[in-house]
Amino acid sequence: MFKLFRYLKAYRLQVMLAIILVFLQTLSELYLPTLMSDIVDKGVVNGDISYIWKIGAFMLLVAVGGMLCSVAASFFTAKSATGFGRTIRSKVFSHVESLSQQEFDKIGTASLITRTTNDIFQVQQVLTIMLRMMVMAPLMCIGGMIMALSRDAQLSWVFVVSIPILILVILFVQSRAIPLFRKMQKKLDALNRVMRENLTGIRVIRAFSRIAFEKKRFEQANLDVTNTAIRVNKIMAVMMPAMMLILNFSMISIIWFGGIRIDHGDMQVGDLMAFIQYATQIMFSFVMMSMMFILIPRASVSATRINEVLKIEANILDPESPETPEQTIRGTIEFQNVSFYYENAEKPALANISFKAGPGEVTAIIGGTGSGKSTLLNLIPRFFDVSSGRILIDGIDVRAMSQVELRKKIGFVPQKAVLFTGTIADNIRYGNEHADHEEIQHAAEVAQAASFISEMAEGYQSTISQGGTNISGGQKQRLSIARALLRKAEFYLLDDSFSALDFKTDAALRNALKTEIRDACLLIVAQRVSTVMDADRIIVLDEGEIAGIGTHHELLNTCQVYKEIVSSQLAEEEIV
Ligand SMILES: Nc1ncnc2c1ncn2[C@@H]1O[C@H](COP(=O)(O)OP(=O)(O)OP(=O)(O)O)[C@@H](O)[C@H]1O
Repeated sequence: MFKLFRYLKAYRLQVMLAIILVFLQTLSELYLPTLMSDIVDKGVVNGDISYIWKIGAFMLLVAVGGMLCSVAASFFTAKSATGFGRTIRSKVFSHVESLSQQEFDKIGTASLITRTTNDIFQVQQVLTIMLRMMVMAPLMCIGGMIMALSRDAQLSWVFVVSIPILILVILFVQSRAIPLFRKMQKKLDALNRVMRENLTGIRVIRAFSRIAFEKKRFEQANLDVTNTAIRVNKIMAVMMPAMMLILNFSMISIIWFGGIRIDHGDMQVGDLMAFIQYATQIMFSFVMMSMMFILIPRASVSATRINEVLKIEANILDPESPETPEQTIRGTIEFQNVSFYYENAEKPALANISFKAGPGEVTAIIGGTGSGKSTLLNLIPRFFDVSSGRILIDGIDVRAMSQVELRKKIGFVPQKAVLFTGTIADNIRYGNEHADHEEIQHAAEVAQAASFISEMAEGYQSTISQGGTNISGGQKQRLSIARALLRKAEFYLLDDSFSALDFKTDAALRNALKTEIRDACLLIVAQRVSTVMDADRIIVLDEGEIAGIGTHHELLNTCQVYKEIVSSQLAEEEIV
């Protein structure tokens, strides 16, 4: 957990102020019983009213001062702890943003969400408590002991018995509770996972009438969290009464033996009253320390989980001195013997892929499901890095360019259209934040989206709901194409982006694209032969390897895999 405290640096001043204020508050609390004892022994016993008024007023002053320190300390601890939480959340968020898909998958989305929210909140909460107790508990314990000893050394043997018992109780509770805290965070991860899957897959769940099953799955995860929380709380619930019992027994012993000592004239009443208060403070300081001993390991479970995320090193990095392609070469891409393995995969997803494409050319990639089409496209913007071979963009290895520069050249349309909450115009503008309304409209027209947008009540200002659930799959695809077009990129990578379009729209879109992006290099992944037939070059993938490259006609004569795909989709008379 202490590793995370480096993020507290920015709040140094607030932390220092909080510590000083808690220190002053504790001193005031330690001083009050002495003043009270003086009032009793010197004022009440001697009947000195003016002394009682004087010390009483002073006590009030000390108490008010302590209270003000406490309020101000709360303010500064809250300020630094919430700021600390905010800083870590941003750090984790921006770190996760820099990770590649493979690193992202190591932890999983659900766990990443728990770590960024709940775990950080746990650490933040403990910091709030720690900033107060870290100073108050030891100071109160040591100060209280000194003060108690100064009042009556002989009565202090009560502590020799009660404190070791207290420590044993704390150790017992700690040994039981900490493993459960660890379990608790894991169970929360599981609950989040079920929740996420249910929310994103709600339509599938309904379509397959799996609501009862999913309910049961959620109930199970929910019950798991509840049961663990109950077990933790049961243990924690034992702690307080056990401590109070020890405290009360100590008080009885102090009053009992103190009474005997007063009876023998070895101690004054005021001293006994002060002693009782110091004993209470000492015991409470142990309660505070025990809370810290429980909360710190609990937070350190969360801190470890946060550090695990921060520790993952992004393996897709910018080179130290990035190269920029010459302005004269634009829109050329070359795969040189590229192979790629997913982590822990035995077989390569792509093997020995070589091809070249230039500006103004349309390269289509076709193949069965799982043949590596999406993987091939994903290697270009460096969502993954090649395992061997090279990908050259305008003559430069993609790994030698800065990621921002590389991605600026690319208009990417993912297989699963992703839209963000906001208006249609906002979503298209995502491709180029400086685009004006005319450009947005033009991109939508080319992407064959303009007609359905104009039919919507508020046109370009219509709101897209979270995840784009209020428009159809084909409409989503067209909007994501419009978004990519707005980039005016050198390369357009369209991953199965026509799959949800009807044949007429598909053809119209391809025609419009041809004229719109005349100088760009277009790579289209498609399942339909009709989509790829007109391409300058068709790459046929089969189990990660190139089964054939050529035009439609060339491949019909040379590539068996292509012929099979074609004959499965087109009628005899269409195959020309
Ligand atoms: N993140 C991943 N981790 C491990 N293996 C993966 C991952 N993504 C894809 N694969 C595997 O790599 C191979 C190629 O996948 P890819 O998604 O590139 O195929 P595809 O041709 O685009 O398929 P589809 O047409 O169904 O989209 C498949 O065998 C797939 O199981």
